[in-house]
Amino acid sequence: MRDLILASTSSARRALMDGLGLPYRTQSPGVDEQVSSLHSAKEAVRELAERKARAVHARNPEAWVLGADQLVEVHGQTLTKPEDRSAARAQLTRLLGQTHDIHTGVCLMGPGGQLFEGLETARLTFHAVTPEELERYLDLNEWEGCCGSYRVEGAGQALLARLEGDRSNVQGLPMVMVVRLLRQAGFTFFERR
Ligand SMILES: Nc1nc2c(ncn2[C@H]2C[C@H](O)[C@@H](COP(=O)(O)OP(=O)(O)OP(=O)(O)O)O2)c(=O)[nH]1
Repeated sequence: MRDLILASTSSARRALMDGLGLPYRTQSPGVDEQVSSLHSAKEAVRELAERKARAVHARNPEAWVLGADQLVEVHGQTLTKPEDRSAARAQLTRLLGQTHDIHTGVCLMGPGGQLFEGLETARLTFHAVTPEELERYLDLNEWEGCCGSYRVEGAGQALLARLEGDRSNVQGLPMVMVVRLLRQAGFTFFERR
């Protein structure tokens, strides 16, 4: 059986991989996530997904390693995970009543250094809500650890007026693409263990 490693500390990514049912283990990528400011959001997530996969693969050369990275892009500005409630308020204030994109880069690296990679974008439109409602949402702390300061599978879906694309992409892994990359790499599914 193939040794598959999810190069991630993200509980959201683990939850999505758990749903797929393939045996896997996780390792923290432990990489510097700084990228050139000249990079577009799409270039940044592709580069960081590969950087994470390569870092874990270097420690596990016989394994298959899946890395991912995600950014929010709104009116040309890039948003990542907020550091505190104030940063989360500022992020959501930019997103409410607007349309934004979530870009996720995914990189699958094999034992021989084979690379299978992709980029997926989802487009979301949020309702404009009152500052009081925003504060009530912030009280739920769904902003913690989430790029864009909301959880699409949680109460945050009440902010969502429109979603185009793979909903799982918003959570952290575009599973339609992840399955495509795994199948391209020769993974089989529903094996009896
Ligand atoms: N549960 C949930 N998490 C979300 C949602 N939107 C974004 N996220 C999380 C998934 C990722 O953990 C995080 C995206 O940030 P990164 O791509 O930098 O990943 P992170 O540093 O969390 O983990 P990793 O680099 O994979 O160890 O935001 C959402 O709607 N629901």
